[in-house]
Amino acid sequence: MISGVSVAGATASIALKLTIVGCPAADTIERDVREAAASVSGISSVDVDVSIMTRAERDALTDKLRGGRAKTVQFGPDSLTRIYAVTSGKGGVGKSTLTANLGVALAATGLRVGIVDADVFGFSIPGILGIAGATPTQVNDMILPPLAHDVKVISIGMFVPSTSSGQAADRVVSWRGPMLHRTIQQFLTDVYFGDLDVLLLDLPPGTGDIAISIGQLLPQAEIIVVTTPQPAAAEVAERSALVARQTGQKVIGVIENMAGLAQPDGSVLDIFGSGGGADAASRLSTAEEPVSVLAAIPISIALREGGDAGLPIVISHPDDPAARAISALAGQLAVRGRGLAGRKLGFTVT
Ligand SMILES: Nc1ncnc2c1ncn2[C@@H]1O[C@H](COP(=O)(O)OP(=O)(O)OP(=O)(O)O)[C@@H](O)[C@H]1O
Repeated sequence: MISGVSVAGATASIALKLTIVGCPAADTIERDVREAAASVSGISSVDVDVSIMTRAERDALTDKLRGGRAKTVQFGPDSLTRIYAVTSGKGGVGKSTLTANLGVALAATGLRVGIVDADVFGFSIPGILGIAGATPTQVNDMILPPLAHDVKVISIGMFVPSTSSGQAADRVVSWRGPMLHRTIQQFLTDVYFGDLDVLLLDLPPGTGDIAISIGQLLPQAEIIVVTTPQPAAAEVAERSALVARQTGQKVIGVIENMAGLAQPDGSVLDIFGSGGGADAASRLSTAEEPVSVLAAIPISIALREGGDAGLPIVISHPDDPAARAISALAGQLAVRGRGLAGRKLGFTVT
């Protein structure tokens, strides 16, 4: 996007080409360019000349970003990106809160991370990451996702028309199977994620259409199930994992969220009971596919407040017990290799 840089004395002149007229990120990009140029030693003033790319320049940009690859679903069988689909049996168990914080914690370890918020009825990832209202930039037929804490984020909520109050309209409720499938397919095809180390998918709770679409579009996705410690919640969570398994995906583990609340006297109050995560994991385990409890995340007021304020606690309160548990989980996932599911092995049978 930088078409020219010249320096005369202590003044840097920079020609910046935005992709489209009315680019939603124009101010941010111009400010970032100014700051970057001003940080160079010897530069005391910066002139930025902002113009708009021509059609040919836009085409060249999208070709370059696509790296010569045909327009197709990214993260195909040969992709090295590890894909974790986070699911739950029912809503409100903290799936989105954990996915968002996990993404930020993974990015903080230096990995390239993307999040697809596919929770149609409860899309909340942008709000939790502090980018509510952010819209992706469209360049030709390529969609550039907003960035939050170094995580590329795309959400169904970014494409739903807003009401006058700024809330996403209830139109989304009418989206059923084929429409949802096309939307997820479009996210995976048109959104420019670049080379990612990890892609997290926030699935809607339950055993719905999206889970089945993900099974078809991303058979190598591995499933992480979130449940509260309550036995009844764990049973429902188990069902959503079983649907994912029926579509050929591997269930790798369970996160028990809203585990015991630490009391000032050092004791732990199990508001939602205990043991649900371990129960779900043991019932989902098979001889070929052992499922473990990946993490137990305690109830945390800071985690809830961070979600409301758009400040992930893995950054704002890294010492909070919930933040520590999420970061430890990120550390575990960061070193896992990409499984062989869906990947072509380089030999043939003769
Ligand atoms: N460990 C926790 N301690 C305290 N509050 C939590 C915890 N985890 C999540 N919450 C809070 O619980 C509420 C529900 O969380 P969240 O929206 O992430 O759930 P969800 O499973 O994604 O729900 P849905 O799928 O219906 O969107 C939020 O207010 C969130 O801040």
